Amino acid sequence: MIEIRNLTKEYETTKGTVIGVDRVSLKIHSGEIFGIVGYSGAGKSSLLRCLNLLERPTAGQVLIGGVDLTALHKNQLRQARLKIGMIFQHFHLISSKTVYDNIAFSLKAAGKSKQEIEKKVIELLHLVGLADKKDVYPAQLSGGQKQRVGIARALANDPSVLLCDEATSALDPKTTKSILRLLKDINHELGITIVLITHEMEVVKEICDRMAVMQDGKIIEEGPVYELFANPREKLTQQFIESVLQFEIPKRVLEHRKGTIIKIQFQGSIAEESVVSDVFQKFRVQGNILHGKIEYIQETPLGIFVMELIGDAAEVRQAIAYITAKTKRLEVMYDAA
Ligand SMILES: Nc1ncnc2c1ncn2[C@@H]1O[C@H](COP(=O)(O)OP(=O)(O)OP(=O)(O)O)[C@@H](O)[C@H]1O
Repeated sequence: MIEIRNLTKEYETTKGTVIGVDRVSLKIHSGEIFGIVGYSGAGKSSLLRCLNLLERPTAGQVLIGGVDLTALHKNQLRQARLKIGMIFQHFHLISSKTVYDNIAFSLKAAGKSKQEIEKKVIELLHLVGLADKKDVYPAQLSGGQKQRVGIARALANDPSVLLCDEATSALDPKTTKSILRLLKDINHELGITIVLITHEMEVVKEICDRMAVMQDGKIIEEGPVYELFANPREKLTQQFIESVLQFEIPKRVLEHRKGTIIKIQFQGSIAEESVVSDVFQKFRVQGNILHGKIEYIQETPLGIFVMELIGDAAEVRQAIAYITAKTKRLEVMYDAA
């Protein structure tokens, strides 16, 4: 487990002290994929870089597997860092070294023998799907392939933790998906705890188990990803969620409606049930679907529908009561009655 205790990171600048991280406490469980989201300047990089002491916290502690990194001496810290891999937005590969040598680099630094290094590098190249690229230079690789090398390099010393600093932000959507898939597979197969920072909610939705939202150096909300998507408390979390679940119904469409307009949220298995079609059988109402979307978050559905219900006022009320009872999430956007 990673435990962050009351961590603060301040930067001294010519214009005074800037607070990057403000008294953050957080527990990240072993084997989970934990996402930290926030806008630019929220403090995500500062916090992530404090996890392997790339930045030394001004105050507070970072415990990994019960060991307080902030209390370690130089040599002990170097050893501990071998067990914390890191990947970066712009890959940070050594351009003058081949793919093989980029991955071998940290193994050499860890004092491994030539045979051990070769065995490990070949194994890692297979893991990240680059077995045929071992002798090429980074400039000859696509962004996605470079990040695969970055991942292989980060895994070279069998870390228990992998830190990902906006690892897919420089990649196109298709490549992003394949890198996220790879990270998820690595998490499953090797049991590595992954902590990632991102400003993209899609990334969190795709692979994270739990997440935290950062603003002004503080964690303002945290929890299981599905929970935060389904019931965001904070305004900023709602904004991030909307970036995934967003929809807009043109004003013109709404203006010409005769019926009552409702917004329904289906959570979990209820999204797979026939609540909407039941309504048309049970009550004398007609309905038009104005918007419908189901997102799968960690394979659990979260659906949002906007519907117009047309019919006798009493029937519409009963239909609304029925859907409310079933879904517990219904908002009347426009009441025709
Ligand atoms: N080396 C530094 N010196 C001075 N101020 C810094 C330094 N690094 C970060 N900061 C400040 O700390 C705050 C948090 O920055 P940080 O880079 O951690 O945020 P972020 O959420 O990762 O944003 P981004 O995604 O843009 O990198 C900002 O106000 C930033 O200006």
